[in-house]
Amino acid sequence: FRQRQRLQQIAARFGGPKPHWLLGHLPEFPADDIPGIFERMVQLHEEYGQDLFNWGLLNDHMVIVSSPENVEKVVMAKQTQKSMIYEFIEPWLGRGLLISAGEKWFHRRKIITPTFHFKILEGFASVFNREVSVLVDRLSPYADSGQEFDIYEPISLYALDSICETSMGVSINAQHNPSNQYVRDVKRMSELILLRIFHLLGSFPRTFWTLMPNAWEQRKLIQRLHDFTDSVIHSRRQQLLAAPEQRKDPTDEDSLNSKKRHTFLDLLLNVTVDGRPLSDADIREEVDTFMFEGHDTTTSGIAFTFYQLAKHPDIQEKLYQEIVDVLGADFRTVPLSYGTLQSFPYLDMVVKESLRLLPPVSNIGRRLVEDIEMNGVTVPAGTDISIPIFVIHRNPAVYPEPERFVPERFSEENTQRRGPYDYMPFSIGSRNCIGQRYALMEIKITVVRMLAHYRILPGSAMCQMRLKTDLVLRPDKGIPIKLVLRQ
Ligand code: HEM
Repeated sequence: FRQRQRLQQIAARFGGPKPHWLLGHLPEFPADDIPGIFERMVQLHEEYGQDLFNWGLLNDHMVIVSSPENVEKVVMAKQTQKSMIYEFIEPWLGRGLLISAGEKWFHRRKIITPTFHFKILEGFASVFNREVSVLVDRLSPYADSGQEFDIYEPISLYALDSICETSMGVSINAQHNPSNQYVRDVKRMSELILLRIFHLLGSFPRTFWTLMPNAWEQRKLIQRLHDFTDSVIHSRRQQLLAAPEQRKDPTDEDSLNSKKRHTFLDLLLNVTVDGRPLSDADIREEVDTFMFEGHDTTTSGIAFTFYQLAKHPDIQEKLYQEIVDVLGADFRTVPLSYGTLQSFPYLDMVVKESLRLLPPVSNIGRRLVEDIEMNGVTVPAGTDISIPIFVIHRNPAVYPEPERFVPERFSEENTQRRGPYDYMPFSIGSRNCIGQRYALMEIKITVVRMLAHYRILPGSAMCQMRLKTDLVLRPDKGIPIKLVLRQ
């Protein structure tokens, strides 16, 4: 009762509907409609303002902030921890970079940051060029037949092939072999995590892991996923032992200047911390984190950009013209590089606007490590905070007519008018996305290559697309489009 009173004093400074005494705001959300839960959450901000207090069962609660002053306080806090929802992916990813905190996170981030040196990314461009050609070929029957199809699925196989190759140096051929066990397991894990988030017992780990069939299935999948990563790590370790000349730090000057492509795994295998190499378990949690963070996010980023281009044929044509103008006569085949992509200002604006309206990571969560003052009241350490990036990006005071797709919002002049916390698809501060440049390169190469070959048209149900989100924002029932071969 006393805790309830204290919480009520905090809640009074935030927006939100009147809670049920026992169930809090749970009755606000439709129980059997996952996209409906996301839609209601967004609507609550329209009705009750930027910062909300969300009650769960009894005293369970969460503070949701989207006002720039409070977002800044949370993302710039000196010490940070992730909120409860991240625990749902921990059995798979371990305490890798996404979830870890404190000293461990700091050391790992320092080791891993050089892997995203632009010269290393340049080496990855050849993987994207090759894999996107496979994608373009695989989609040609749809252009020939004019048949409508869901673009999300083929993009996700393409993104999986790309991340496996760039992070582990392994080709799993998901595009040619979608029934590959690893591919099926990664996809099923994402589904099971989503189901757990919306299950009433999901937040009670002991009950969940003992009683729920979802948990029994997860255990099996996680074992297989770990076995796969372990076997890749083991065989690459053996290769490096057998060929010591390859055991060079991929981020030193010589390696960066050599033509050889380095994977993220090579870096982790060669690094030492206090003179000791990382263990296989340490490496596995980082590789698995990259597999998770590096394919679902980019899949949504690419697929949502196609969705916008299908809806806006004039913008699509303008972008096509830029592609032809910049790349010249060989625009369909010339290899794209990190460097080339810097010459596409309109593409840059289109991608940024797409990440504004449909940010692949639509929410991030933190657990406060220290008390923070917000809206004139102290929010105590231990409170879970959610930052709805999706809502921040639709603030009408910053983005007039926020629902409209207007790439020019990201001209240099317009960008300068906005504050740092008005646009954050990759988050901000020390825990921002380490893969940001990788992601943008992959999205841009895919868009350029696809548009060079095809005109993208909306499928019949495309405009009714609804969204759902676990840790990644996705279309509830795919993105139906049609393709027309460009002559
Ligand atoms: C469009 C694609 C992507 C988007 C929108 C995105 C967005 C984000 C966001 C918002 C965060 C902060 C998460 C949080 O605070 O909990 C994050 C973190 C992270 N992202 Fe990405 N991401 C993308 C692609 C990638 C890729 C391709 C990789 C790896 C190759 C990657 C690796 C990571 C990692 C490891 C973290 C944790 C960083 C840390 O805490 O130090 N992301 N990402």
